[in-house]
Amino acid sequence: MNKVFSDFLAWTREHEWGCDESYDLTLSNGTKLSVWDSGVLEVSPANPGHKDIVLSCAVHGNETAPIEICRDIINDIIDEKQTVTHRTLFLIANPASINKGERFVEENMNRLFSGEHSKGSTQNKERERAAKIENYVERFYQSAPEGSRERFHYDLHTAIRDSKREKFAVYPFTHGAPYSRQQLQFLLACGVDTVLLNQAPTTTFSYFSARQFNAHAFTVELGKVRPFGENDRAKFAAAEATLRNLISQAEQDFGPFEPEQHFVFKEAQTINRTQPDFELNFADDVANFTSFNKGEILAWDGDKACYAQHDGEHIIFPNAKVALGHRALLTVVRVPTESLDLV
Ligand SMILES: O=C(O)CCC(=O)N[C@@H](CCC(=O)O)C(=O)O
Ligand SMILES: [Zn+2]
Repeated sequence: MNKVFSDFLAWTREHEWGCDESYDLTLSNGTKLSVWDSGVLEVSPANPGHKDIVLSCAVHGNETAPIEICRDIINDIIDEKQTVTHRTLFLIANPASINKGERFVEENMNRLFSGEHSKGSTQNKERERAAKIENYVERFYQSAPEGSRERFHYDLHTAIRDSKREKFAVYPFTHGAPYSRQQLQFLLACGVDTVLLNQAPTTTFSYFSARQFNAHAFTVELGKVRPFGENDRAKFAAAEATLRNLISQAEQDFGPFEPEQHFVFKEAQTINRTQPDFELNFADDVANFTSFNKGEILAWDGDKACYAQHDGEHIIFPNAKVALGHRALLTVVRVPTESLDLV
């Protein structure tokens, strides 16, 4: 078998910024596999179900657990051990950053979506790749069969720091649209009991799919960043099984919705680094979801103090080393699940 299909991840890593050739393979049950570029694999059943699903990993190259999960699902599809009922697009977003073993090569890809890749005079490979990825997602959703369909995108990540809540998802800003009860249940089945509600547009991949294509789209943080082979896959088993069920089962049944099982937080502040001398006012080993009280200093942006504005304000994704203008800290406050506008 061609290496494209015998080891899709290895072949992708050998073509780290893309490949102009396309490759096809038809499985014995008629499911068609089409490779559009390195890291870009469309799986199209002969009689597809009503869901169009995007599963992405390696937007950050050192977040290896999601890459291992996608690799294993893809290999099982090719070996005909994993059935696929719904059209699914796998995206290994930034193979060059996998090869480097780092979050990114030149620029954080997850700040380049919704056209951000083409703003200003900067050009680099990550910008080119983000633009191509946007096109692949558009092509995938737009080439779906006619009829009533549902779109999904789970952008799989792991976090730099320890977290007091191990698995959590970012729910992109909905512009006032209600939140999906079924999606909270899907995430819970993945072991993700915690959801952060963004309150404004972002330039992330998941916001792009949600906004442009009305997909149920999430950034899903499944654990902590570790090198290949050092992930405890048992901790990811529920997520992997639920993703496998998503692509293979006509419908997933999550039972009754139980609000108390979901821990929902709303964005309180996004603190950007605007000054070269940006400092966090807590130690490097302080975990995600550590809580601060109103008036406590969270960070120094130059000589401007950034304060917690609420009691019980939890810190997420603190990173003083981000590029100027980028988010250095997100803060969230708990909201009752019952207070959400759910559909
Ligand atoms: O642990 C960290 O500091 C970063 C983990 C990560 O890559 N998170 C995503 C979240 C994207 C979102 O807000 O939807 C990111 O920062 O890109
Ligand atoms: Zn990430």
